[in-house]
Amino acid sequence: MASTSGGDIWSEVMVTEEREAKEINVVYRRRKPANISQCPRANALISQINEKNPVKRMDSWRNSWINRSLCARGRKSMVVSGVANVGVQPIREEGKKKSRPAVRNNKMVQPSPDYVKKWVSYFEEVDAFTLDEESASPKVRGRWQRNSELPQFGLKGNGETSMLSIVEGLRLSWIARAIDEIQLHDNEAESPKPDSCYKQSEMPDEELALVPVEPTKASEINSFTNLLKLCGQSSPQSLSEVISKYSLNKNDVIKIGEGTYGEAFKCGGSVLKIVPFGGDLQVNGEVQKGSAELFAEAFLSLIINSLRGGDTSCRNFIETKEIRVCQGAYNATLIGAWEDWDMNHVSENDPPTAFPGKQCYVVFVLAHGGQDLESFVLRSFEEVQSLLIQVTASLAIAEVACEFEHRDLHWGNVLLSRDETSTLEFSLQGRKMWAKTFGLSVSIIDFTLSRINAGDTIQFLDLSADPELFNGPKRDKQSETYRKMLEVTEGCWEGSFPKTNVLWLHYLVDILLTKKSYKHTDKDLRDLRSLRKRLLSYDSAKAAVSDCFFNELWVDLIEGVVNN
Ligand SMILES: Nc1ncnc2c1ncn2[C@@H]1O[C@H](COP(=O)(O)OP(=O)(O)OP(=O)(O)O)[C@@H](O)[C@H]1O
Repeated sequence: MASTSGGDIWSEVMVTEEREAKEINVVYRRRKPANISQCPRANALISQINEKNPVKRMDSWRNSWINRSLCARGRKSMVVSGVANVGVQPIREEGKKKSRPAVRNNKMVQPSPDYVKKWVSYFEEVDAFTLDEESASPKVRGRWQRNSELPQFGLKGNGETSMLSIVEGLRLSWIARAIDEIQLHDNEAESPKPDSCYKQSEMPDEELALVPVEPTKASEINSFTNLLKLCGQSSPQSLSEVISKYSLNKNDVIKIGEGTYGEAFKCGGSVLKIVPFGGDLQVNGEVQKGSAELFAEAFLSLIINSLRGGDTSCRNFIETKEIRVCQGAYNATLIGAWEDWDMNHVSENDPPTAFPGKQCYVVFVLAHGGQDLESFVLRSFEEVQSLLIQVTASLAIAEVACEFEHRDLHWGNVLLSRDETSTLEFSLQGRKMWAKTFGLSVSIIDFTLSRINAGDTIQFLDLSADPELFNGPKRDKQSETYRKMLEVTEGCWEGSFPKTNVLWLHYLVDILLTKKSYKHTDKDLRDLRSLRKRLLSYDSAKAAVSDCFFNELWVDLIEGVVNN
């Protein structure tokens, strides 16, 4: 029988959570909020916003505030795509070159003190939730940050909860071992030996000959070594080696997407997202990411990946099968696939032919998640419900597990496919729930802007470093969502603000109301509009998942039989 009290069951979970909070904190230790009076900038902003809008009190949104210094690199602009009305499937613009982002400037930027204030007043002019334009994926570039410099793991000897403990808590023994090794390495008095820094000979990719080179900077070598260890490698591989592991047939390698940094190729049944790093060559007008940034991104992906199993059973974050460090020029197979895509779609990215033999990459080997929401043709309102319950429940679980905030959940980062399954299991702190899926499978990708709390380490990206991110067009729903995030976080991107997940849920509901078509009744749209309104009152996905919109989507499973 279908549960008519899904919200009640989740409420029970919340009660259980409170009871167990102490134990949980042992593993996922929250940082203690600093005294707010120590944060004059925050106080000024809060007063300003509360004065202007007494209903929407900022202090009720704030979960924690952590003093930090603002320092980051320049960033680049986003691209705006066309408009589509409700009832009309959006048509992708093909064969047209989109605007290229500005060249990233790689110097440290100190935002002006009035920076956040300026944007708070900017978006207050806009009714953020009655928007009729949509932008494409922003071309965000920034520095991955931790609350301490990489690589300081501080795992042993101080008795504190650590990155290792959260990893152990998540039962990631192999990552735990890698982190352990890294820590041992970091504890050595001398810099690590440069045996993991390689230079490729000028031979073709198939004939890689990696030879050690002298380190240029000890910290770079350290990060590079840590990245290798995280990937379980002692030296980089060639791209060909990774490709041949996933497909023996060259025709089976097809480019399926591109981002600011990553090129995504379908390879057999998997997806290889290839991100160059550490080189001098500018890629798509950008300075390449460094080893530390890729380490952080890889680490975050692995932590999120771990939520798929164990106690959390949350399968909506894309599966990361493995992560490899590679070196060498692009091989002929990849170049061929890249050119085929370019012929059909006109790539915004630079051709990968210019990469030198010594170029390094991180290759994220991912499950194939399907088509993005932007291009996927939804058939029914049931699929809309399925999409929303899956995204909301998985964000709720990740919030509880590691204070996860995606921070960039636009319709290009929600992948959809169909399968034969009718339910999906979710588990929050040991309580199992099943949601009706109506055969729709949802995968959340791209954790570039995401934030997690991994014990004594907070991984986040300082979005304040990219003023362009908040400078998108007025009445553009995606741009407004970044500005709303700024309002919620007050520019403190290190802090925990699960409300940002709700902002993206609100964005998704808006997209489903204004940009997508599917079979629906008047009541369906009324229900969706009501959900959109109610979402504004939630402070987290965990709170939103109890919304009555989802009640009839939870099912009771008795001995594996769905009774609804
Ligand atoms: N696992 C996957 N399954 C199917 N398609 C994928 C997968 N991963 C990535 N893609 C495709 O590749 C595109 C680029 O991937 P992604 O957004 O992760 O790259 P990125 O470089 O991080 O992008 P951004 O510019 O947003 O930072 C996606 O929009 C999607 O179309």
